[in-house]
Amino acid sequence: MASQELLPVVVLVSVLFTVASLLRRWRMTVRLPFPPGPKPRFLLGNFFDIPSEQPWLTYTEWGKQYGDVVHAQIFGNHILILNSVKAATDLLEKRAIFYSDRPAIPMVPLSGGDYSLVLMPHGDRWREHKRMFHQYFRREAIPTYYPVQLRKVQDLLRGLLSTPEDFDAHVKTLAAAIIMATIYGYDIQPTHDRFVHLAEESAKRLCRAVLPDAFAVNMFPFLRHFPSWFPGCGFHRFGRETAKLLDEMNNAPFNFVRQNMRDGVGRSSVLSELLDHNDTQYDGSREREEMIKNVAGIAYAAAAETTSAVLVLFIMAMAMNPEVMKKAQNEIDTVVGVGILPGFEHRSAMPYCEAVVREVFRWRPIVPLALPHVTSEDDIYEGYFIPKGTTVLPNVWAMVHDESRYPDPDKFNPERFLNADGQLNADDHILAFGFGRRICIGRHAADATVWATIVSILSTFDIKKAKDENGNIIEIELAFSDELVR
Ligand code: HEM
Repeated sequence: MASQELLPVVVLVSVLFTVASLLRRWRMTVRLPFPPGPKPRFLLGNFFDIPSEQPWLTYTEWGKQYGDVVHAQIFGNHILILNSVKAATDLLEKRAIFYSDRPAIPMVPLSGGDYSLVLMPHGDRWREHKRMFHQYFRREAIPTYYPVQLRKVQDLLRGLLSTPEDFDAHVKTLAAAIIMATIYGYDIQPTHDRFVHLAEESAKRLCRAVLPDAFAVNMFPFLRHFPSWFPGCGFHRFGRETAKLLDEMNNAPFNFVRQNMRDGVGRSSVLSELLDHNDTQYDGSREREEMIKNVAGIAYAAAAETTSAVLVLFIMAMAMNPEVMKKAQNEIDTVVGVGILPGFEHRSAMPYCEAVVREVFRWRPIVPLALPHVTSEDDIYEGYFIPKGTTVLPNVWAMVHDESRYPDPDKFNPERFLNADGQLNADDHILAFGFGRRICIGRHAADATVWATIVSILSTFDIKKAKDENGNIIEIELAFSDELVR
């Protein structure tokens, strides 16, 4: 009886609720405009307004014209560009619950890359992979890797001493060596290492596969249903070859660690611990083993290129700014002592060096648009409508070039991170690591590697611009590649 009396109330509430949500949706879609942005053309949208090279510069100009949040469209797909830290914080962090998806890029599954945590949709599978990753790469876990990091940095110093002109190859080897030793307990060969070769090749191919304009299928997903012999469908072959390589990249070092564990040899590593844990607690289930293999595999792809690119920038910054280098070296000599290599115990006593590290990350962000996020719900921001499925690009370049925050932004100036008393200021958010739930999971490991390398090089070397055969100084031109990591 009571439930019959309640029935009209329940019906009324349901009707009101439905009407309210329909109204909300109507208000959003019909009444509210998209954020401002360049005028889209019929069907094509802003396809021809977005350059394939250095699009972040165009986005930064748009920011000056239209504001912090810019809307564009390509073939009916919505793109939102966030040009300020405030907008990125408001949306990617405070509303992370529906700003944390990744774009569905057709070439990713075709290339076997859908296992990758970096590209995975936001959901339970991503959460489980992230939890596993986080266990070994959270801030508190990083000191475990200090000995490996310092050992590999010493190898780098020896390499720089013998062939300083090959500095870029040496820092590449360093980044690969640290991540391989951490994840697999494996010491790479200085050149032609089989695991590094596999990892580099597959990472390079995967980075190419995700570029929107690298393959027609990324723009026109229906093409994936066409056979590989159809004109313009060569992407199928590229995908198959990449998938094979990725599989090999994941399996080869995994089997190496597995075999070492069976033989009772080899060093402890993230992978050996995960497998140990897996065998005792999860009965070594196939699914979980696959996940472990993938988490280990993706770490290399995410870590090596990024870390080495930051270190190359540091070397260039020092060659271009000898007065900064001198100041940092003086601080190291005072705190650590001459002829002694710095250790992590010295870190907090060297604010100027810390400011150099922050400035290296700020000066030239190596992933200027971080990675795209995608909205999983309709949203309204500052009176503008942002539809579900919008690709959101945090324009880190614009944020670190914001004159109100970083005056004279092209200048390499660590002092911008210091107070008048020479101590660090509160600006410790390294924007180059991205935002919200999808923020770089390896950032604490990367930060430790970058710090240790920077202070170790500064304590042992002077960095200068090279000279040509006539003794004239060769000026440095900072060129950006059109790959994912600049
Ligand atoms: C200087 C070095 C590095 C830089 C600049 C960097 C930068 C980034 C950026 C911009 C993102 C995307 C963030 C976003 O979507 O908002 C990211 C994601 C990621 N990074 Fe890094 N990274 C670095 C090193 C590393 C290292 C050393 C590891 C692993 C040990 C790593 C693992 C990852 C992973 C797994 C993700 C995906 C997170 C997700 O999608 O949930 N990164 N990184």
